Amino acid sequence: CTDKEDPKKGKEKRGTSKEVCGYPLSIFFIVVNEFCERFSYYGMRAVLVLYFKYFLRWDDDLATSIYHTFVALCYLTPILGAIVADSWLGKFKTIIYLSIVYAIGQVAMAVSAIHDITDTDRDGTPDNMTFHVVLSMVGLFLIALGTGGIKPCVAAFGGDQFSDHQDRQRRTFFSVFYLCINGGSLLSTIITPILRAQDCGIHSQQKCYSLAFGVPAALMLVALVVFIVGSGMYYKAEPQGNIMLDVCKCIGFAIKNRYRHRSNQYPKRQHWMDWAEEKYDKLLIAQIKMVLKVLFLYIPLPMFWTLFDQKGSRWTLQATTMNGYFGSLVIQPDQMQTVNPILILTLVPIMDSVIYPLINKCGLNFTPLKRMTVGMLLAAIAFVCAALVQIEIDKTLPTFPSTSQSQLKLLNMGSETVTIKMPGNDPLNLTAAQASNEYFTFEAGQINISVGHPEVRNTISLAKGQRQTLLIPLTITDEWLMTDDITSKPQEGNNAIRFVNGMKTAVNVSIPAANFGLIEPFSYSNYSLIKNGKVTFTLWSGSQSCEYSTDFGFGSSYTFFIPSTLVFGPNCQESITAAEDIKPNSVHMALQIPQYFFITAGEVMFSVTGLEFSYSQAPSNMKAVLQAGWLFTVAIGNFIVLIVAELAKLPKQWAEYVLFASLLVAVCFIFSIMAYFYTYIDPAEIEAQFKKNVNEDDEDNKHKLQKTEVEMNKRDSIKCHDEDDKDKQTKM
Ligand SMILES: CC(C)C[C@H](N)C(=O)N1CCC[C@H]1C(=O)O
Repeated sequence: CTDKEDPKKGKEKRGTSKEVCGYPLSIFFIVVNEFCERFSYYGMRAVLVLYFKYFLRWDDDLATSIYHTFVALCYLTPILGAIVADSWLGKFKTIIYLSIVYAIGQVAMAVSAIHDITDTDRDGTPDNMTFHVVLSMVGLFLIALGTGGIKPCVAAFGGDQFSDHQDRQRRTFFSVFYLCINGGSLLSTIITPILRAQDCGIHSQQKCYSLAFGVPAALMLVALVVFIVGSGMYYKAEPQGNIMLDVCKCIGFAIKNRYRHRSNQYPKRQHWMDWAEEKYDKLLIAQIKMVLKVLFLYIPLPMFWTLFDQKGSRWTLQATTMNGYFGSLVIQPDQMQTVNPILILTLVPIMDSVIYPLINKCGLNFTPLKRMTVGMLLAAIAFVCAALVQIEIDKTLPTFPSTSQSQLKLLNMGSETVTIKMPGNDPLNLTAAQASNEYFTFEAGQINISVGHPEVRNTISLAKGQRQTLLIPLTITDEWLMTDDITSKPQEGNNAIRFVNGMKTAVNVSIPAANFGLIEPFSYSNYSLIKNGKVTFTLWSGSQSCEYSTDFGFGSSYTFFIPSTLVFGPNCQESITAAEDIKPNSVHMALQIPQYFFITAGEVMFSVTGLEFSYSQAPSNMKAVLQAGWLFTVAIGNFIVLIVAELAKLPKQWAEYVLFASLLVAVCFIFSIMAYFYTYIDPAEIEAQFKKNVNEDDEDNKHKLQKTEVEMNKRDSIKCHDEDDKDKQTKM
């Protein structure tokens, strides 16, 4: 608990909070509140798309667009919360009121997910979907208002608890604050999907979305209670009137006044805001200048979030083309995202207690803006890593036929070896029930194939741009059958499976999750998508059955062949053969860890620093507003992802990653130039100076002001006459 204080700074204590190791006790309640609130927000968000899809029965497009609109709204509403806090209610009351709105929203979501409410016929599905849709939309709107509205206030309110001399402690607070955000989000994104997977209900058991939303609602209530419990200890800065209105009027006046005095005869002023001096307080003008300077610096920042937010989209899609087996543990593609909060929990303490002090010891002045610049560069490196991983993945992907090509595989359904001759290829021997390992590629639309001895010749038509399998029958003089095979990797790490029945009787194939249906003799089933892991198929022919088990990885496609020689019994493991049409993903998901490491290290340098920077550089009456400005960069970043995803349709995914990395490096270069010209300020000191000057020169100022105003009016009236004359001249 040692503290090197700045002796020049005032040491008056803020609030009535006790101090522990130099930290006000009140911040304990604030960080616990943040932990619970982020648990509530991220927990609810983790199951939201699934709720839209499986409970409200929306299609993928509608579910995704409503989800993104909600997320964007959550980062736009901070502006509203900040204005209310800084201009009207103060941060404390704003947090309380908006937390209540937030908790009501979460409860509305939990209630909207109780299917029994409208399930009058008790069949397990809601009968009045409109009720559930309306209630959940109202709930989401209230949540967006609440979570966004309180977010800038809580961070700024936490910062307010420190006295001016506690810079170091305040910096640590922002790090702990960030740890709580990520601790809460990590826990909830693990817990709520588990809750959702439970079955619950009064009349019928369904997936328990009400519990998955109910627990976040409870956590929001806990957040509110914890915040209220700390009430007596907080330092509560009073709002100083309708500051945002004053700011807008002052900026408007400065612009108008500058325009009115655009002629060269008026002496230039140092800053365009100085043109408001005639009417507005110098302190307010100085405060607006501080805010504008920081907001200007924020212009390039959304680009960082544009890259950061692709963890949830592009990187998760990349993970679906990878192998998620970590020993006996299977990691699903979307679970890789939890690497980010896990790394935050380890990197924040390491940065704060090892890296930054070490850099300081080396005599380098690692200022906040330098940290943010390095953070952006690390994010760009993360995208270069993502591109390298993508190149590795691309190497393992099958080569699908171009639009002018056709690909053909062969499966011998007979019980004897056959020799197959195709144009441009060596003769191919296939033993009983064997399929060719690879697809053969042909440019021609028709090819002649001869099979067996004595040869049976056939001309077969191939479909352009397609993959097909030729099923060679038991008796080769019988009709030859062609199947249409899939020509892309199965989505989301699923496996595409089908069965070919070589028996003389129909066979039914099923697994608990899917039924392949009745497969007629010498025929094949449609593809079914199944998840990774061990699967046991049950085959039925009349009253006879047998079981066949196999393990699946991620993203493969198989054709299972049921031979004519199959003997039904408890086990048909040895008889069924599997043709691997598309290999399972082989590039391991662990290869994504470096890109997660770099983006998270970048986030720690960029976001934790940015949060503290936004607080420390904001005037006392606009702390929440600047926090909202910071969060606005996150919202814009989200929008850019949506736009770029539509526009930048590069043929190769790795090229898109490189494009994003290059864009961020370019933006980072611009930001570093802007940062070079930025001078750090101590708003408290500047404000104190102004107040002191105002008190001393109060009388004097009043006189000067009145005099200036009289002179201004005189000048204006002369100018008006001049302009009238000019007008007259041109008109004449
Ligand atoms: C996406 C993670 C669960 C959380 C992330 N590391 C994070 O802390 N944030 C992303 C946007 C800003 C910040 C937050 O406040 O949630």
